[in-house]
Amino acid sequence: MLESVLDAMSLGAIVLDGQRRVVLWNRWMAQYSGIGAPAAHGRALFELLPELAGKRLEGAVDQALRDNFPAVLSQTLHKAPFPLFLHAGARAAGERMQQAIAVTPLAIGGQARHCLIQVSDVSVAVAREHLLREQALELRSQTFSDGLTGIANRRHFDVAIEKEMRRSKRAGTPLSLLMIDIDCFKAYNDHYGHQQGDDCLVKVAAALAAMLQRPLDLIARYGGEEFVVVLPEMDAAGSVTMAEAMRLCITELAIPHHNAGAARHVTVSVGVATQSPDNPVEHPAELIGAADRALYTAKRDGRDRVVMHAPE
Ligand SMILES: Nc1nc2c(ncn2[C@@H]2O[C@H](COP(=O)(O)OP(=O)(O)OP(=O)(O)O)[C@@H](O)[C@H]2O)c(=O)[nH]1
Repeated sequence: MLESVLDAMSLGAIVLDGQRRVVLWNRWMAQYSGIGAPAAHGRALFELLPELAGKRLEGAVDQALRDNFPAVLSQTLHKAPFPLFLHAGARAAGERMQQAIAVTPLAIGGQARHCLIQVSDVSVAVAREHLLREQALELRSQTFSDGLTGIANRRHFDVAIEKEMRRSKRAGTPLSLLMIDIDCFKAYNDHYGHQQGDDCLVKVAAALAAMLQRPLDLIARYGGEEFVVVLPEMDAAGSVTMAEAMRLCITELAIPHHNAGAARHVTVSVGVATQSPDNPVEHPAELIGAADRALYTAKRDGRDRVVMHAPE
């Protein structure tokens, strides 16, 4: 009955005697290793499977037989010690079953200590864990990116600006902020439709994002047709040059816009504010407010232009 139970188990069971010879090799082991019980019985395990010699499993077996210590092999360090394959295709491709292994000393009356090696298939659990990790990464990236344009979203910006302002204060370096707003976008939507409005937002976002060169520069969608750019270590003069280049880049996209006033294509207005090391601001809201006021001035003065915030 015991043998039937061992053969019915969906788990590998190997028993070794004091000489490390196989005295039990259940059906599960035969099925996935391709080595039948008759071929295994009586053989020293580390001769039967020489690739296991000198590895962690051999140490665990010796520890069990000699010192009476059980061991569990870490799944992350020892993913697939035994050459076990779930099916012929996996064997041909060399894809081993992922294994969890436990080695337990066995006291057998009147004989040298034996040990039991239990092998379980954790392939499904490992695959599920891998999938969950990928999904978590995907969710994390969705949490911080804008669904339409794929650039960073407002939440991402809020975190980044806090961090960059602190960093710039610590390092005594400047930090600039650009607020960029598409001109007459309501009229664009009204004339071309919301779908084409969305396409326009995607194109403008991609063009602006492509202009950023340094790893810490960040562009985010701040609101509907408004974008914000964080430029660490960039002073006022540099940020105005950058803002001007971005404005020009959108003009050069030449996206037709027949209701945009004088221009016959999509344009943007840009407000710029800089935190300089000798005049740091207390809170991100102050820098954002300054860039926003400059943007308002740019709109008021006729749009399609860059305005630098003038300190009061
Ligand atoms: N297609 C589309 N339109 C949007 C989206 N978000 C905001 N908008 C539109 O953007 C327009 C913004 O209009 P306003 O704030 O009046 O500004 P404006 O027409 O651009 O005028 P100025 O900024 O003064 O040049 C509104 O009509 C919004 O419906 C979006 O995700 N997709």
